[in-house]
Parts: sequence; structure tokens; C-alpha cells
Amino acid sequence: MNILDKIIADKYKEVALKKSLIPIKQLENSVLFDRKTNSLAKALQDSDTGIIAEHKRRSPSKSVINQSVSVQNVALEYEAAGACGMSVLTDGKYFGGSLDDLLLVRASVQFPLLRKEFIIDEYQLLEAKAHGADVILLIAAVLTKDKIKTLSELAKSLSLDVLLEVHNQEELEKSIMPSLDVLGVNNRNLKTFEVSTDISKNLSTQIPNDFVKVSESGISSIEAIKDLKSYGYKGFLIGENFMKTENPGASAKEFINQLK
Ligand SMILES: O=C(O)c1ccccc1NCC(=O)[C@H](O)[C@H](O)COP(=O)(O)O
Repeated sequence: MNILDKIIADKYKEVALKKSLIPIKQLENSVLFDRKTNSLAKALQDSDTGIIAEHKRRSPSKSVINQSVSVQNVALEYEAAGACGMSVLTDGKYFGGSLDDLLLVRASVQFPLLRKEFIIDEYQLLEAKAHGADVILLIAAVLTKDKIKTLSELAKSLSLDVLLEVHNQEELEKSIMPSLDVLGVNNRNLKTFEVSTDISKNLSTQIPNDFVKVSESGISSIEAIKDLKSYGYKGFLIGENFMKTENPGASAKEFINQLK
């Protein structure tokens, strides 16, 4: 079994357990459930730099990245640095994240927050909303076309932006539908961990212009961003390059300033 299949198998068990412990009514009663969301798609469209900065303690491909910084401080510094939004990993087992991270970040900043999670069930969208997310991630590699439709339509009805992530043409073709806002191309193969920005470049012409294009993973230089911009990308999701440093916020600030 590859790592992605393992993550998803665990996620089904985790969601079933959470559903049995925390009723939907409790999520809907959260003070954040009726909060007015901020659109990441709009923030990216209006931006010249387009950085979505990620908080990532560890990952299956790199094990430990940074366990010593406070998620709230990182969020405050990413926002002050001029990032368009922040990606908050909420998976505990493989990434060391949590929904509490999302809640703490929401309490600290205003910019759009992506719940970076392996979403396989409607319940997780209600959790995202109840913990202050503005955007949810759907990964085409682990969802059927029908499931992408159901989940993205529910997300839209909750005023959440939808970032749909693909890694190849087949995933892209099955996923194109009006209920998506942002089309993300993951440069990392989530089964083998191979990373190449050529994946974004090769898929760029296949993505209809009605979607904001985001290139994700393995981005660590200004040159890479300038290159990807020439392929129509407006957003760049960066995790490890910032998080591997002692001060992720300062790294993001320096990076964004160089892009201006
Ligand atoms: O990052 C991993 O090792 C990984 C493994 C399996 C599934 C997902 C994984 N990462 C999630 C992401 O998409 C990245 O955290 C995100 O795009 C940022 O990537 P990077 O800038 O390379 O940290």
C-alpha cells in the first residue's frame, strides 16, 4: 500500500470516530460557523506575489521539519509579510497538525485560511467551517468525480472557497466543474514523493482560464515563481522552504519582498 492509500484508510477511520463523538449540531453551533469568510481566489487575483504560506511541522516525505515554532506567531508573521493566505495542516498522524491549530490561527489573523486536509467526507467541511477556515482542499487523486461534485457544492453552500488539487491530466479532466474556485497543481507525486515544477508547466494549458491557477509544493526560489507566472499561475503554495528555517515568518517576508 502506498503512503497516500495509508493516509486515506486512516482518515476514513478517524472521521468515523469523530462523527460518533462530536455531533454535527455541535459543529453548527460553533461561534465561527456563521462567520463571513474571506475568498482566497479573490486575494490571489488581486495580488502581484500570490504566496500561500503553509504551517507544516512534519511530513511523510521529510519527517520532522519544524516542531519548535508557535503556530500563532507563524500566522501573524505570514500575514504581516504580505502572504495572500495561509495553509494550515490539520492532519495529526502524518503532519503533526490539528483543528486546534486552525482555531488558534483564526483567532490571530484575518487573511484567508486553507484547511489543508485529506477530505473524504461532508463532515470535514462542517469541521472546517466551525474552526474558522475560508478554503477547503479537495484532492482529485483520492475522490471520485461524483464525490468532488457533492463536496464542492456543499462547500460553496457554506461560503467556503474550493481548491481542487490535481497531479495529472486524467485527474484534471474528471474534476473540472463550476463549483471549484482554485485549481491547484501539486508538483509532488503523493505516492512516490517525486517533485518537479514541470508538472505545473505541462498541465497549465489544460486548465480553463475561469479558474485561478496555483502551483503547489517544491517551490523554493524566486526564479521558479517567475517561471511559473509565465505559465499563468497566480498562486504559489510554499511550506517546507519557509518552515525549515528557524523563523518561517522572516523567511516568508524576505521571499515576498524579493518578488515585489
Ligand atoms: O509533503 C508531503 O510529504 C506530503 C506527502 C503526502 C501527501 C501530502 C504531502 N504534502 C502536502 C502538500 O501538498 C504540501 O505540504 C504543500 O503543497 C507544500 O509543499 P512544500 O512547499 O513542498 O512543503
